Parts: sequence; structure tokens; C-alpha cells
Amino acid sequence: MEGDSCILADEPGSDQTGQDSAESDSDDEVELYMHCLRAVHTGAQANKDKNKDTGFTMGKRPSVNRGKLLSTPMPSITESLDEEPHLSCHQDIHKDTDAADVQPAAAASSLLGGQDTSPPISSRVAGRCAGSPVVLQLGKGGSDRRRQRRQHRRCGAMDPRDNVETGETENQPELFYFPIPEEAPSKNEQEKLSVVVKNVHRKLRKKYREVGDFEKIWREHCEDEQTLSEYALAMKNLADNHWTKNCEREGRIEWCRSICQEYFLDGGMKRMLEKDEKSATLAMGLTAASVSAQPHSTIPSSICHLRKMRVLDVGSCFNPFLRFDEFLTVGIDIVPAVESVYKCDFLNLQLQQPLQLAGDAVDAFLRHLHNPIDALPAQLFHVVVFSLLLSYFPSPYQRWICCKKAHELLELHGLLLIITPDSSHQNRHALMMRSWRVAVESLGFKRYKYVKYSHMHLIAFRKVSLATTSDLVSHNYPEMLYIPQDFNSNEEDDCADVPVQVRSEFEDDQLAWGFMELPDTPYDSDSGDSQSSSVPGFHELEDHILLQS
Ligand SMILES: C[S@@+](CC[C@H](N)C(=O)[O-])C[C@H]1O[C@@H](n2cnc3c(N)ncnc32)[C@H](O)[C@@H]1O
Repeated sequence: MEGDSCILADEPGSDQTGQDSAESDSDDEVELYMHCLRAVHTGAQANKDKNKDTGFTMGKRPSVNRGKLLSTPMPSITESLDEEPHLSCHQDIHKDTDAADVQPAAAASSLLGGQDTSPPISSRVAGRCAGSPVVLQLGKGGSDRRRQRRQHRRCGAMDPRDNVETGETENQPELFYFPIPEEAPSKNEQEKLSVVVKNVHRKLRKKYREVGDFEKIWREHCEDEQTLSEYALAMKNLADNHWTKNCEREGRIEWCRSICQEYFLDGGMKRMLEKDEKSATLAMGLTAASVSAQPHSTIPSSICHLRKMRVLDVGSCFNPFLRFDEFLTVGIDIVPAVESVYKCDFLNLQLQQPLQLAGDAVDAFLRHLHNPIDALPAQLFHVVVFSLLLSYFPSPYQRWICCKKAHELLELHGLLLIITPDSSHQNRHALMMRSWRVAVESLGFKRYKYVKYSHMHLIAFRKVSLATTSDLVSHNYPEMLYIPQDFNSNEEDDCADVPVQVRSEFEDDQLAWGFMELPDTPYDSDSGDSQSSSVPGFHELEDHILLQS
């Protein structure tokens, strides 16, 4: 899913959204395509059994897994479903399992018979999809053809005139190519892994709600090595085997990288400082001429003469930043999933006096840290990353402690990058994100960038003051770092050892298609630029980032 939504995030209005292909036939084709996908996803086993009954010998059929069309992982389709309501389509899918199961192979045989006369629309659908082609045979002629296709679907997609053994047909029908996404077989595994991860979060929240004492709960949690190891393995597996394949374009790690590049290397920080200086001096009543003469006096020399950006990745798990040369990365985690990550509980990390060393020496210090890490000097890093970290904690106060620590660990003008999961549309949790902003800014940060991807918020804060400006007595800042799950007491009921309900594939696709309609709108808080979206109201679905279907 990440990959899908990313299309809009990065290139709103690009033709990858497929708007140009919403022609009269496309609705039906998309529906058929869906139908076909369901059949392939869910019907493989049922196929075998049913074929025994019907005498179909699918095993003899030439494989349809040929002629890969494109390497893009997921189809990019925005054509709306046709006039049949989704629900009935869904029901159809179940009703027509028999037909759907056998249809692709029979049709594929036709393709092998050399009757490839696919019209352009088919190649457009196919051309934007990955995987192996499945061919559906359709009758000839405009509306007749459409009627026939509907009939075809309702009565069971197998055309009685087709010879399922040879794949030959009486007429010479048009052939439509419908690809099968390659990730289908691994989807179950992905779901299971995401359930492992989500259940850990849920259990923690449940305990917190029951016991209330987050320090006690946290201690017990950190001692539960088996759960933690399972979690780490599941996260690594998701990252290695699922996300890398699915989320080429909307990757949070790439986002972090590009923000750092832009801010530190491409003049982003300089622009921000100029702006700050202008605002400050204008506020003091100076003229524009004297404003432009203000020096950026506060930039630390380690940033002025930057060799590598020093990155602290908290909750690193599998050390995703290690592969980037421009970073000197220190990954920490309560349960490292790879050797290069240091074991460290950030919540209990001790902070020491800043090092008074030259840049080289600081880099050397970072390269020779001891495992596990219990303490670190303040003002050591240019970047602190919380990627999917804060929502792990059951209490807003823990999130707050983390942000406060990040502030202390950052050099002046350093960046705190926060990524937090949320699959709802951009405006749904606007208030929540606003409260996060106020809370984090109260610590001495200023928001630099914000973007909503399909399944997450990504926010960059820059450290603008050495002192923490928060006033805990008069404000409730920690509580402001809330997430919707903090208030959802039902979510954990009985979840302890029961797999959480997973969306059906149909729901997945509805969601996916819905997201493709959304313009994603980067928001630059400093410039105030935002193209806010008017978006449909999806219901809240937690942590879909873990299930980037
Ligand atoms: C959802 S995973 C995110 C992994 C990775 N950052 C990513 O974006 O894919 C959250 C990680 O935070 C780690 N974590 C949770 N609390 C932590 C703490 N107090 N200190 C360090 N790591 C922590 C967990 O062990 C887990 O590996």
C-alpha cells in the first residue's frame, strides 16, 4: 500500500493515477480484474478440489505465469468500479468462486493458442500492473459485449463454449490480459507478521490502561524477552521481505534521507535561519537592509563543516539508515534485530555533558560506542529519528520524554524526524497533529516540514533553541502527544492471544483505490504552503503501515 499511495504523494495528478483510462469499458474490465484477482488469491486450493468434481484438469494446463508485463509491484488503477455496488461485487466474488477459479487458466490456454488480439485498454490495464498475465475471454461488440461480460460474471465466469482442456473457443473472442500481482502468495505471511507486531502494541496499551503505572509496565515489557524477540523478528521480516518490495515510492526512510539532504546540504537550514533572523529583526523594528546583513552566527561549526550527518535512529530495529553513506548512523533499540544496532532503552538513557571535541573526534567517538548503551553526551547528533517509535508507547508521557531527550541530544539546528502511523485521511487527525506540533515546539523546536502519506504522518522539527522552553506546570504538553488508540478501550478486548481481525482483500482494495483518489499534500509550516485535500471519510484503521498491502 505504501507504494500505491505514494504515487499521489509524490506526483499528484500524474498520469499514473490512470485517469486517462476511465473509459466506458474500463469499469467492467477493472471489475473483472478484481474478480480475477480474488480468484487467484483465494481460490488456488479450492480450485484443485473443485476441478476434481468438474473433471477439469488444471494441472495439465500450461502455466499462466509467463510473459511478465511490468515490474511495478501493484496495479495503479483509479477507474471507479461500475454501477454495481461494492458489496454485491464482493458477494459475487464469493458466489462465483467456481467460475473464477477456472477462468484464468482456461483463458490462458487461449492465449497460448496464439489469439492475442488484446485491445488497447487491456494493455493499458496490464501495462500498469505487475505479475503474470491472466487472460479473460470476452464476446465481441460494444454494449452487447458489456452485457455479455456481466452475464458472464453473474452466471459464473466460465464460458460454456470454452473447452477447458484445450482452451479453445468456438468464436474468436477478444482476449483481455489481467495480471496477477506477484506479492499475492506472501500476503498471508505479511498479515501474520503485522498481527505479531500490532498485538505487542495492543497488549502494552491494555496493561497500561489496567495498571496505570507505565514504569512498572515498561520494566516488565523489557524483561519479556520472548515477546520482544518475536516482535523484532517480525519487524525485520516485514522490512526485508515485504516492505522493500511494496513501498518503493512512499518510503519513510527515503523521506528522512531527502529531508536531511535538503536541510543540511541543499540550503534548507540556511533559508530557515535567514527567515528566523528576518522575523526576529523585523519584530525588533529594524529595516530590511539591516536585516539582510544579519549573520547566521549560531550555526555550530560541526554543521558548517559537515562531513557526515550524525544520525541517532531510535527504535532502529533493523538499521535501515546504515546503507546511506552520507550518514554516520547510530541505531538503538530495546531489542535489536540486527547486530549493527545497539541495545539501548531510550526512555532510560542517561544524558551526559556535551563533548568538547572537534568534529573528527566526535565521529570517532560514535564509531566506538560500547554495547549496550546506557548513556550518551548531549548535543551529539545532527538528526534524531523516531520512525514508528512513539506509537509503540502506551503513554503520552513516554512520548514526551522521548521528544525531550531528542532535544537534548541534538545540536542546535539539528532535526528531529517523527513518523507515526495513521491510515486515515489527512484531515481526520488534524487536531491531533496540531497538538503534537504545539507539544514538540514547546520543547524548543520549530516545525520544518510535514507530509501525510497514506499510512503515516511524517514531520520534521528543527531545534531552534538550546534551552527547553516547555512549562510543564501550566500546560499539559505531554498529554498532547496522544494517539487515537489511547482512547480506544475496546481495541484490546480479548486481543491478547487472538489474532486481530485482518481486513479482507476486498476492503484492502477499496481502501487502496480510495487512496489513489487522494491528493497528498506536503505542508511546509514555515511557508504555510498547503494544498489541503477534500477527501472521503475512511474509518480509522490502525497501523496499516505494518500491512502495506
Ligand atoms: C514499529 S518498530 C519501528 C522500526 C523502524 N524504526 C521502522 O521504522 O521500521 C518500533 C521499534 O522501536 C523499538 N523501541 C520501542 N521502545 C524503545 C525504547 N524505549 N528504546 C529503544 N527502542 C525502542 C522497538 O523495539 C521496535 O523495534
